Amino acid sequence: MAILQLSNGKVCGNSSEIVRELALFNVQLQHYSLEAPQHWADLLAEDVLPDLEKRQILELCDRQLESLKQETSYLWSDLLVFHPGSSQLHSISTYNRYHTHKAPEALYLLSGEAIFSFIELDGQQVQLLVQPGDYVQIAAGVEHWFSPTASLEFKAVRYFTTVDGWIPQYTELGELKKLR
Ligand SMILES: CSCCC(=O)/C(O)=C/O
Ligand SMILES: [Fe+2]
Ligand code: NI
Repeated sequence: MAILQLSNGKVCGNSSEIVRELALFNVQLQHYSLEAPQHWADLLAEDVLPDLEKRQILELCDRQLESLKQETSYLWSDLLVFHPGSSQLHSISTYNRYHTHKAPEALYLLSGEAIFSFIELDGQQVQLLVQPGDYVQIAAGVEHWFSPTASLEFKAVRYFTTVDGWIPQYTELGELKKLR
């Protein structure tokens, strides 16, 4: 289950308190446990997944997260597979700077863990550790960054409501960090 570090440094593990805090940032957090087939754990433990298995994972998530389809009119989804040494890690520098998106960002964490940070207009920042089963939906325009943890290990499904997906619009904080 997710863990939230508040701007005062307090660490919160109580899911209803976390949901309340995140709502102030226009971020929704839900938790869905999938009824996974026997070999599912083995699949999610693999560092590299052939395209067929990737499609099977996305299809299973689509089938079981049907309620998400009602909540968000998402058009398509992709599967992120990060692990130490993966070439995908290069893309992290695109997202670990404050940015927004013109469309909602919805991510379902399948395995491993990752961190989001959200910032409020008054500068209050929180960090959210997401773990398997956590589903985060960030409203369009919400300033955030995203990063794997030191484990560099996670698999997640991203749900897109627009054809071009989540183009990061760097915000002043994001730009400042890029210039360093
Ligand atoms: C390369 S991890 C993908 C994360 C992402 O797309 C994003 O916008 C995080 O905020
Ligand atoms: Fe993002
Ligand atoms: Ni993103």
